[in-house]
Amino acid sequence: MKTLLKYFKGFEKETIIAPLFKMLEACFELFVPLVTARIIDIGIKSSDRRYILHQGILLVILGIVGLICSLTAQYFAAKAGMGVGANLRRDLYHHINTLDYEALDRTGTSTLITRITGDINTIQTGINLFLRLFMRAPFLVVGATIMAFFISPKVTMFFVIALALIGMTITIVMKWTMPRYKKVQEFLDQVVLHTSENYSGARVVRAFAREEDEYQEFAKVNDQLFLTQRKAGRVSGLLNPLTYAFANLGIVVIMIASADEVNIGGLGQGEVIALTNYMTQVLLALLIMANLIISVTRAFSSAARVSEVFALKPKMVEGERAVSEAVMEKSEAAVAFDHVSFTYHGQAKAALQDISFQAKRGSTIGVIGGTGSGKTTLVNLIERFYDVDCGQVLVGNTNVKEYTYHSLRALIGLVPQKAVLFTGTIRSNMQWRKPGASDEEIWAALKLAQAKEFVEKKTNQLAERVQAEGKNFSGGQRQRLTIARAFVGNPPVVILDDSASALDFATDKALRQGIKNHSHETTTFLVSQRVSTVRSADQILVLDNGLLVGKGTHEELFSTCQIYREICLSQLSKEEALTS
Ligand SMILES: Nc1ncnc2c1ncn2[C@@H]1O[C@H](COP(=O)(O)OP(=O)(O)OP(=O)(O)O)[C@@H](O)[C@H]1O
Repeated sequence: MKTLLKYFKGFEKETIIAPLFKMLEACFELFVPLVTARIIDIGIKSSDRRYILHQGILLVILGIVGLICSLTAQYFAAKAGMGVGANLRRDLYHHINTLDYEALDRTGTSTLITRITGDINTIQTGINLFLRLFMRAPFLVVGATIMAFFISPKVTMFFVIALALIGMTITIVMKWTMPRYKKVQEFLDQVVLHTSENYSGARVVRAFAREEDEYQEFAKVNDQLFLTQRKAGRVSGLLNPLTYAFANLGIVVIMIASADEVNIGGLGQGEVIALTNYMTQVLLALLIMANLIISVTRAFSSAARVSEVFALKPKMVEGERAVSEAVMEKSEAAVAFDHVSFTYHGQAKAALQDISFQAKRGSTIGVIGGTGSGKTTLVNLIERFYDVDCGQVLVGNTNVKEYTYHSLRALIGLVPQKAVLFTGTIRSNMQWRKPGASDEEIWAALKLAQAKEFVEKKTNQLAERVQAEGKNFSGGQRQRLTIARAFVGNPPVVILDDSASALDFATDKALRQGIKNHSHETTTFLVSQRVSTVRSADQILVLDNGLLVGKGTHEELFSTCQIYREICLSQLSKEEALTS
């Protein structure tokens, strides 16, 4: 939590000015009942119109100055709240980007989104309210009591009793409702999680006709939220009537107690009105304080949730060496695995066990295996998305741990399983690997990825807009664009992780031919469950349950590796498998 305090740096002025001006406003407010009393006791009593006018003007001035103070406080409090919120959001976003995959896997994307949006908004509102009210409300309570004391110490006694009763009511109600409001926050999290999961997977939900089930699930969480909210709301709904009842009772007692004083001339009628006004001021201040405490508590729990994310530290330590393409040119093996084993966090079983192979520079490596056999995990280790538990992954003859992330990943063009594009244009998406890549380079990559033809048909060609997640392109088009993106700038290593699954057979074949002809310097990993995709690779790695059960060419493996043979025969006839 302490780490969040540093975000007030740069807003010291606002943090002081906002409460100060709110206090000034409260000071002016405290004089109002006193002036009103004087108008009644002096002006009206002696029918002194001039006096009434003067005091009336004083009231207006008090009101205007109070308003100016209030607006100033509002401005500075909002500035501090928004400023702290913006800086916090920026740093949290940056911090999340530095986290390794393991930390991201553990936390979950939805939670991270809620924390960077909802939680920071709550903190922002909390700061704004706190700066405006944390001094004003107690100041008004104490100030109004002192003012009342000056008018009549005897009547102030009843005033204090009513105050204690109101304070007690607020404390009891808050003690009961606060934990419920915390629960409300938790259920709200679940509603957000459910909604975001459901909407991001809307097409799948519809395709599987799961609308009703998803609706039921949502309704369940939503009902829990509603019931908890209602429970808390019912009790907190008592807050206002109960406190007003005590305040009004106090006013009645003050009136009765003051009556005798007025009769014997110890107290003016206006002073009695001033006392009741102070009572109302105190009541409002206490109610505001109760709301403030609720908002600040919420802000604290949000701050704790944000701090939790800041506390997540990447386990991986970034290396310092800058790997360059020259390093690759010198080494015979572009990528090598040396007895690599890896287990995902919290998993009992290793995803990869004792994997060793060498990918020669300029060669094509096919990676094949059933679902969950470890293919994606293997290529993720080349990019160092995770650190291996045993052994080492070498790129350009050097352990990937020694390189800076940026220089390592700049050498690799990755086409992930899920074709992800970003809002912008085709050109801006194509320039992700190589900022400022020329149109010529982009068209060459599009041609290789079999995407040139359909991009040429677009009205704006490279300037064609890409909507969020590339929704205005078909699945196959998106895949081809992500393949092209990986080839822009000719990286020495390209990884295609099952990224041609949405392509028809002819396009897939043309793509493989294009990759083969592309560059003799590019080492390409083709991850697939399709034999047709990997069969012409220079070396095929066969994975089964995290084990490397075969490596060699298609022909070698077909005759020596039982699992590869089974995969081939499940997709091709024996003749097809034997003829290239
Ligand atoms: N982020 C993760 N956290 C925990 N376990 C994981 C994670 N990703 C994958 N696994 C597990 O690791 C194993 C290998 O998964 P991987 O994604 O590498 O398989 P794959 O061969 O690429 O499968 P597919 O062809 O279906 O994509 C699987 O058992 C999977 O459940």
